[in-house]
Amino acid sequence: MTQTNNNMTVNPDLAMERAKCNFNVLEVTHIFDGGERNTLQRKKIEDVALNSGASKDALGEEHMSPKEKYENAVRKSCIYATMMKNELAELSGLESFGVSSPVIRRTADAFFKEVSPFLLHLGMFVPTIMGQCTPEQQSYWLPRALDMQIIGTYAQTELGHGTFIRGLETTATYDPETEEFVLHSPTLSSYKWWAGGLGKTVNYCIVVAQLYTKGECHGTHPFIVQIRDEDTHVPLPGIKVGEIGPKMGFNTADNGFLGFDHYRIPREHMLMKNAQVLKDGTYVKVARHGKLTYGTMVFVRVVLVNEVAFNLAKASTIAVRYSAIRRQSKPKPDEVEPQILDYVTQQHKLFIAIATAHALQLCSTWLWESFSAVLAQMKGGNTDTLPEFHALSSCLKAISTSDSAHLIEQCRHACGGHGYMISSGIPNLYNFVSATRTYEGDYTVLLLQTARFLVKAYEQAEAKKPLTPTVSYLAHAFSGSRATWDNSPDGIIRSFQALAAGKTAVCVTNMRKRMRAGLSQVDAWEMSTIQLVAAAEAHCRAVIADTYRKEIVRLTANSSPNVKVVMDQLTTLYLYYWALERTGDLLMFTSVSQKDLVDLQIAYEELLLKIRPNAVGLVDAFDLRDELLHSTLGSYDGRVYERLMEEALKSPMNKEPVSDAYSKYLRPMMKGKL
Ligand SMILES: CC(C)(COP(=O)(O)OP(=O)(O)OC[C@H]1O[C@@H](n2cnc3c(N)ncnc32)[C@H](O)[C@@H]1OP(=O)(O)O)[C@@H](O)C(=O)NCCC(=O)NCCSC(=O)CCCC(=O)O
Ligand SMILES: Cc1cc2nc3c(=O)[nH]c(=O)nc-3n(C[C@H](O)[C@H](O)[C@H](O)COP(=O)(O)OP(=O)(O)OC[C@H]3O[C@@H](n4cnc5c(N)ncnc54)[C@H](O)[C@@H]3O)c2cc1C
Repeated sequence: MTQTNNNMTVNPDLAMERAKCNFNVLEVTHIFDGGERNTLQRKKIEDVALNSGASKDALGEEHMSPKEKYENAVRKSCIYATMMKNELAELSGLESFGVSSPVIRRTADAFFKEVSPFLLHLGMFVPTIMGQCTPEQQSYWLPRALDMQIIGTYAQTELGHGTFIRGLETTATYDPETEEFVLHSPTLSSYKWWAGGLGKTVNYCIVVAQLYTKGECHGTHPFIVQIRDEDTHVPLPGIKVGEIGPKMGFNTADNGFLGFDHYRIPREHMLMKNAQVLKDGTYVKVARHGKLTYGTMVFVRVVLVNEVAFNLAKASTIAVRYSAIRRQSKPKPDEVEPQILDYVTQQHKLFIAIATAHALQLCSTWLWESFSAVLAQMKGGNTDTLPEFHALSSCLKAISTSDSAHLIEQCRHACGGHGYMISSGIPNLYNFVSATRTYEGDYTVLLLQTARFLVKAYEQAEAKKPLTPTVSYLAHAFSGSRATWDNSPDGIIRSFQALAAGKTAVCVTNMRKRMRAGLSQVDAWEMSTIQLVAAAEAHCRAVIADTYRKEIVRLTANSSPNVKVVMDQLTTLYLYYWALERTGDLLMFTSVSQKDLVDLQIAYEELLLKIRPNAVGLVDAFDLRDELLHSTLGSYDGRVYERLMEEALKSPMNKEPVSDAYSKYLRPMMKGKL
């Protein structure tokens, strides 16, 4: 594995772990990256972006004031953006993932311990221009945006509404006299709130507003809006903009608020790919599907699955390496204290994090390919596959972000007290990933979107109508008997599908019962939402398990024998783990017996021991350079205690032998003079 410093001294426990690893680490890196070519390309990009040292801070970011932190983040965003335009553009193969190339995102993480104030520019502003503009609009805006002549964000959420987009209050009223839209914020709750980079950084944004023309409201539509002068950066008249204040994370992202006072923009600034307002104010719907204006959100949900997989890989790298060097307790009095990685409970906390990072990474690539296929069909005017894809991307976004946040927190627990240090890197990872569970569609809300689709699919299965691929298992839901338990990987996946089908059936039955008892359809649905969320979650777990398994079998077809074995162990671990997490459900919906579950628990524990010797090799295979990890606990060389002390000594509190607080408060209080 290439490291920046080839002459480093490695902690002996880590060196021993690496000597013990019995598979070819680089082969697994290739699997995680989606092929050797991608690994080589990624490494080239990382070398160019990181070897110059431009990503480093003179003073640790955590010791800066909020203003200094922000300015430092802008400084580095500008360096990174310039690198992207020059050295990285050709290397990055942007066409493979649109503008949000995961390699570019991954490398950018070396520059930012939190997030870049430009995150929304490439993450949502540019994708909206690409997805919602007519070709003429695109040819005007896209080059300026890609060249960073203008910087933008995506301002949809308001103080009063985030989830319920149809409830947004900002208005865009067309004035045919001047051929302009008048943007207005009629209430406090209509103020835009949250958009990243809006507070101080951007000069343009996508604004989602209720469109009025000829006295009629046509629902929410996107507009491109200049909010600051392109030269002085001063907010334009009619614009009230600012930063929303400190948050749990994202503190370098200058999330902002924005209000409009009858602010005028040219008619052409409505993004008109899916709907148009003609000069005389006539509204023309172009798109065949009513929800295409939600396209940027769908795109970001797809991207997020990849992003959280990457962040989980980081947390598990930190926690596994640390667990290999940390020794604690003495279960056998005559032996040295064991590495904490030898405790089976520790393996239980950590190996599922490694397996989940793999599962989500492979699912994200598969999801991206499905998305590309849906986009290609839509180009030809066919939107038939969109509902299934919306259901799929919604649940995968919800479950991947939620599982990753939970497992990153579990990695923190696995690092004991030191995991609580900002310098461990884990708190920042957690703060970032826990936000992804909320933004771009809250967890519960998105699972309920998937549940809508599941219930419809169930009704189709009941009527013996054809089903789309991801829900085809529902056809077996009407056999009348419980699914047969079998502890092979395929058997477990079938059981997960049986859980999803069984839970959906319970929801449908309960809703029908409630409606027969007099509840309206809306109320019957509402009363069933706890179970509907559970059904959508079960569906998503079945999809992840199935995809992970199939992809690993495919990707290891030509791998060396030991790589095949270790990859198979990880997928099996994933399946056992989730089966054991759902024993109650399995007892309800499959033929599993108490003995089967006791046996499964034993098989799981034995699997942990088999994976144990390869644990460090597995996280090394994520190939995360130290610059990306930002961690005292997780560096490749394992100099944990030295780094913790070095970081502690950087604290400004240690600059003076006696704090000013002594003479100001402590001394007077102790001398009774306060
Ligand atoms: C919850 C919904 C989906 C509800 O939308 P709605 O118009 O009220 O629809 P409904 O009545 O529930 O359903 C009607 C129908 O519309 C369908 N639908 C809904 N969304 C889509 C879609 N994207 N593609 C395709 N179809 C979609 C639904 O499945 C329904 O279909 P059906 O009637 O069942 O056949 C929507 O409002 C929504 O997406 N809310 C989440 C808001 C969100 O994601 N905001 C993101 C803001 S930007 C951000 O957070 C940036 C983060 C920073 C960063 O990325 O770094
Ligand atoms: C760090 C961060 C960055 C963000 N960046 C941006 C940005 O750049 N641009 C932008 O436009 N927005 C942004 N957002 C806003 C984000 O998209 C919203 O916060 C998110 O969509 C959730 O909406 P909400 O805040 O209205 O939550 P709410 O909908 O108010 O959720 C509160 C609770 O109500 C529940 N709930 C709501 N509706 C239902 C329902 N129908 N059924 C059951 N339960 C329900 C939810 O599950 C949740 O438990 C950002 C948010 C964060 C945290």
